[in-house]
Amino acid sequence: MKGSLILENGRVFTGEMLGRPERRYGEVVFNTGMTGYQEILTDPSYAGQIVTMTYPLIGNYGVNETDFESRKPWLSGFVTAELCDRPSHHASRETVDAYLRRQGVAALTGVDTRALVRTIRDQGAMKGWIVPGEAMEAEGAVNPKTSGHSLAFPDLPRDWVRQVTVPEAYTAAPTGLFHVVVMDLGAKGHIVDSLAQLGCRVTVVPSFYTFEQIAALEPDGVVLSNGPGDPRDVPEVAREARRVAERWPTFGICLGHQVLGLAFGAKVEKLKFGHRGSNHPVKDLRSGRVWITPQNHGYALTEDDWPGELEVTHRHVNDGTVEGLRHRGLPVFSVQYHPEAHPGPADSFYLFEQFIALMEEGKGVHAIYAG
Ligand SMILES: NC(=O)CC[C@H](N)C(=O)O
Repeated sequence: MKGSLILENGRVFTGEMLGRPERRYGEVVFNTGMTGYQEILTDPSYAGQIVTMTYPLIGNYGVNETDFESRKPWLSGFVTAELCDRPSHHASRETVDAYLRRQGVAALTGVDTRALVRTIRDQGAMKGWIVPGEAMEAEGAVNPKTSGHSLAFPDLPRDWVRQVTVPEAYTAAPTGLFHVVVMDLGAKGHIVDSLAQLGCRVTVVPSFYTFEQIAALEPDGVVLSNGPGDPRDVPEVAREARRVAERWPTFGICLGHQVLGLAFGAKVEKLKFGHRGSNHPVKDLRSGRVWITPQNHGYALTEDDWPGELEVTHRHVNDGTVEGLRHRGLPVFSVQYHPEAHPGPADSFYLFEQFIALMEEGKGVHAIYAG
């Protein structure tokens, strides 16, 4: 069956409809990773988005039981040039197509993804529909008569974090030297796994938890996780995050980094087409070292009116945007990229160790941790 992606600017890309053959709506973004599609499919940060893969061959190692970042996909659609229907890997359990069909995600394959990505790069991320059937390209705008689809392009919901967070707190790792509370704004499973691997006891709490509820858990440190949407849509999280950061060692990742910045008075902007891929170069401004990092974000903190309490510690090498910060007086730091490295290189795993060192100082013990 044919299917089409209809962009807000009127451009139409036709391909073969796979996954769940139903209409889906979302912000159309692209990811440049060559591998890691299973993590991308299940990373809650992509909630409500239609993700296009720039690497042409996707799905060749199938879907396995270990690469999931959460219990289900949260994205609305998945677009590829070629989606492999005969995966070859000992751990593969099913094809991407079968997985997406089962999970209700619309997919398009056989799409000219280079032309699609050029459109997004030139004109910026925009909204789009995946629809079953062949749509005709209209000039300048989507014309319901010629396309056969009467489509509106409404604003996307602003409560994504509330939709993806856990309904109640749970113990993710029962024993360990340090007790870390992860505020789940849409957390990837590998963040929790990384903390557990380094010997932390981990409790995951919902995004709407207050400072008092977190204090009752007596943490040694708090992680503010990644997550979907615009960080300005969760002011209540920023409010609690500030109180948390003033009390315990705090580590922010991606959305958690943006929220932490907002909490201390920094401003946020939407990037033209975001950073999504497995090899974004980031410079550590103190050491001068460049790390290759996995990224997935559409917003970034800006340096306009940058608060004096915070220091910019990392910058993106390609466009100079803020990629990391630390608080000048508190054991608090954050990065815009993904130290848990799924998918992507493990260059930045040391940041988890840095966080543990801060908790060690906070506890006043010289702890020995595993890993
Ligand atoms: N991965 C993330 O946490 C993404 C943060 C935010 N939703 C953004 O797009 O910028």
